[in-house]
Amino acid sequence: MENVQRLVVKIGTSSLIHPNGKINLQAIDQLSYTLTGLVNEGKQVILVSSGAIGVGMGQLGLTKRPREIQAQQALASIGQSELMTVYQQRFAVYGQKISQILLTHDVLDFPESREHVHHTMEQLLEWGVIPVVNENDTVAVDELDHRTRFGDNDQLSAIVATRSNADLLVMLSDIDGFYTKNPHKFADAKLIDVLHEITEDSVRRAGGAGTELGTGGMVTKLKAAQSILANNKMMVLANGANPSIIFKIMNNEPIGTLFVSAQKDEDKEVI
Ligand SMILES: Nc1ncnc2c1ncn2[C@@H]1O[C@H](COP(=O)(O)OP(=O)(O)O)[C@@H](O)[C@H]1O
Ligand SMILES: N[C@@H](CCC(=O)OP(=O)(O)O)C(=O)O
Repeated sequence: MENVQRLVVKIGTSSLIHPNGKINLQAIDQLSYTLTGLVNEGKQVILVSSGAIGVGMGQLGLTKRPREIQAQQALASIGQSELMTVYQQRFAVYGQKISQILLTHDVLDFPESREHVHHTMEQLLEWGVIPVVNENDTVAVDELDHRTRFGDNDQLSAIVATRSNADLLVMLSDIDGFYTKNPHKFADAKLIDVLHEITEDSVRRAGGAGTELGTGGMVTKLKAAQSILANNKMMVLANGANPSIIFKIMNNEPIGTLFVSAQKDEDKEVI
């Protein structure tokens, strides 16, 4: 981890919102403190944050995610600006500048707009700013040819990490890592500490989302890990209840599940 210079941190809705629908200010505060600490150490950090729909639901006092697309998109529109206000306030306490980047699939498919995103991102990182990335939920819809949706932020974070050539993706969720089976259903599930490849067996062990607010569950996290491994980068899946856990990860403490190619792992042992 000492060689990690650029990292992407993804935080899921379940780590940002309490089960009662209120924003988890402690998690956001710790995240701001931790990511600012990493920037102050000279690292470049990109945050991929979910939570727009969840925060929007909290603002309107809804406890069940509506099924209608237009309601979800309107909630994201309410929640995204509130979420950014909270991030802005919390990061400002630590003197850290942040920015907002909202993406859709077609923006990254189209070479010219992809270039613009790339240059903007590089400029922000060079200035020591933390870009806060989310899907542009209000315009993102499922289409066949003209793709606009990423589907979920697990995959968005993997795309951002590979496109920005980040060394590490830290994925913060409401669970300690990837288990042999869903620990919310099976008491004998065991934490897997290192995984070198995503096999059919791993996919069989992954289940869906754990809460009303979570979307992809473990399946989309494994898909993200698969594209990270294909690009010979690393991913750590860890519990976001206390985001300062990232300091421990950067300190090489055995936290969560590390996804790393067998080759990279061997190199580490030689060093
Ligand atoms: N094999 C597994 N190991 C760990 N968690 C699993 C597994 N299979 C399914 N899950 C579920 O995936 C959930 C995490 O995904 P999700 O609810 O989408 O969170 P997030 O909002 O952080 O993206 C866990 O809380 C758990 O219920
Ligand atoms: N763009 C959506 C996030 C969708 C999503 O992937 O959520 P999660 O499974 O909590 O990471 C939002 O901000 O609500």
